[in-house]
Amino acid sequence: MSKSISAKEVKEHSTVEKGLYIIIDNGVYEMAGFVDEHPGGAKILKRVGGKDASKQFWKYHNEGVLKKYQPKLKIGELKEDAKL
Ligand code: HEM
Repeated sequence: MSKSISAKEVKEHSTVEKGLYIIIDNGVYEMAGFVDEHPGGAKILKRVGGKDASKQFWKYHNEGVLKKYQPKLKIGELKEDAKL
């Protein structure tokens, strides 16, 4: 079963140093190790650290990108009742 992560925990991980968590739909992704590889650049990812980036994600990528990187970057699911 995938780990259930609170909104508070996501908010507390908003930098590469502390862990850069972002939410896409209900999934929580740890981006710290990926920022320097991101084809869209590190800066744009750092700006959404600790936040829900669903809107930005779906603006620039498709389902295929999410599926491909999920095994590497997804660390759990956002706890229900805990929307940011
Ligand atoms: C799980 C999270 C993410 C992954 C795995 C990811 C991966 C990628 C990949 C593989 C590309 C290359 C283009 C493509 O293959 O579609 C890309 C481009 C890009 N990404 Fe991300 N990305 C993520 C999150 C984000 C977020 C949250 C933002 C915005 C805040 C963002 C902004 C961009 C931009 C602006 C581009 C360039 C688009 C273009 O050149 O047309 N990405 N990303």
